[in-house]
Amino acid sequence: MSALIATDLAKAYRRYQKPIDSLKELVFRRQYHEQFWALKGVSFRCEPGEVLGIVGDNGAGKSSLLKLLAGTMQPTQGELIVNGRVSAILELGSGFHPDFTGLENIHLGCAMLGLSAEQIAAKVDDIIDFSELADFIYQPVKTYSSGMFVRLAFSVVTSVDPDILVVDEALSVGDQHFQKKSMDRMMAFKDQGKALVFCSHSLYHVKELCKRAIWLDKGVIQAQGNSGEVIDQYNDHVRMQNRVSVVKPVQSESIEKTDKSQLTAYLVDASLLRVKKTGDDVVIYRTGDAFRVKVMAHKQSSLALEDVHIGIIIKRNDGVQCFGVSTVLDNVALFTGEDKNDLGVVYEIPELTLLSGHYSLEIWLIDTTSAHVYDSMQSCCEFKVRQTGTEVGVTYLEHQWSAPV
Ligand SMILES: Nc1ncnc2c1ncn2[C@@H]1O[C@H](COP(=O)(O)OP(=O)(O)OP(=O)(O)O)[C@@H](O)[C@H]1O
Repeated sequence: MSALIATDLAKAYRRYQKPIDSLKELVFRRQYHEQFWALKGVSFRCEPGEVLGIVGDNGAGKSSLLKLLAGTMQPTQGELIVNGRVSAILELGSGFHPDFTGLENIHLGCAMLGLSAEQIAAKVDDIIDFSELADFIYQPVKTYSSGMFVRLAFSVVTSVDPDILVVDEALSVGDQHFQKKSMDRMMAFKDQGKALVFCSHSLYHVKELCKRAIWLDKGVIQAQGNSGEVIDQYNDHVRMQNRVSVVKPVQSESIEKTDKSQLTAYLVDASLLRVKKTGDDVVIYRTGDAFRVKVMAHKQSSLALEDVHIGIIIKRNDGVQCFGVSTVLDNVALFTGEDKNDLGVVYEIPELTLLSGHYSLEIWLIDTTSAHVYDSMQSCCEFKVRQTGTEVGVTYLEHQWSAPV
């Protein structure tokens, strides 16, 4: 039996232009708000013993979804089936009364989570121990630092033996020692067959901790499934948003000309070779696959073959130049076809060591000095790479570990 089954969940908020508008709505019984859908058509399942990650940009709807799962907010549409007791750490200190001491808040929090007075009494010492708040437990929580808040909140919600634990970013606030301790407790929950929903901006943690993940974008699910694949897709999107605009080098002849035959030399075509067909609109390689591109060009007969070269740059979608090389640098001549002015070359990387990302090629038709550009193609031969491991960076570098001497 699934721990959580969400079917077509949707949440709409009322948005008012001015705070007074909500009052005017009450008094004049007219609508002064716009309806804003923070979540739409969200469907997924979370199984016992599974850690489900939630990622997305600011405002994507993550907190709204967690509040629905925690039961602190009701969906506007759709159905949510929750099999078991849910315990959640949402916004910092939510559910705590600022004027009450830590100890009073433990009683309040546990009671709200459905524990009887006897059950609370049996757990209080463990909760205080785990929180490591010692004598601070007798101080009002409004005097607590954010780290102390999280320690108390985490200790309370995990002490009630929930079947489903919902954890928002909160843990990033505690110190390293407590982060490790709470992470261990979460993993122990998972091992006991409990379900965990973990929302974080730390994609590394989501990839490492979660078996499955959901990427929310503007309130809808953009991708869900294996966490590695979902995070790779989300990373492609993040890099696209962060890309820097790159200034193009000055070219001596306008390549925007539609009539390329006027150019001394021009690129005819560039295509990725021997790629397996995928359902995706962009070709996908695995790290380590062979990579081949065929580039065709044409030159005027007045131009010597030795004075035409091809340069290729592999670029990630955030503008990072991953690798660039040219036939000039490698001292390779272009190949000619039946017509001696038809030129071509196949660029081959036997093992593509790039890590997950969304890439494209820049192809340059240049002279022997590499300074003169006859023609170029920007952002062509788009492709994606998916890695199997969780290494970070742009490319896989062969390496080894050994004992220090
Ligand atoms: N009470 C509310 N009234 C109106 N709009 C709201 C309300 N709460 C959230 N929203 C809007 O709903 C959208 C989703 O918000 P939500 O807080 O769920 O996103 P989020 O993914 O958690 O963002 P963040 O990562 O910044 O915390 C945002 O556009 C937000 O402005």
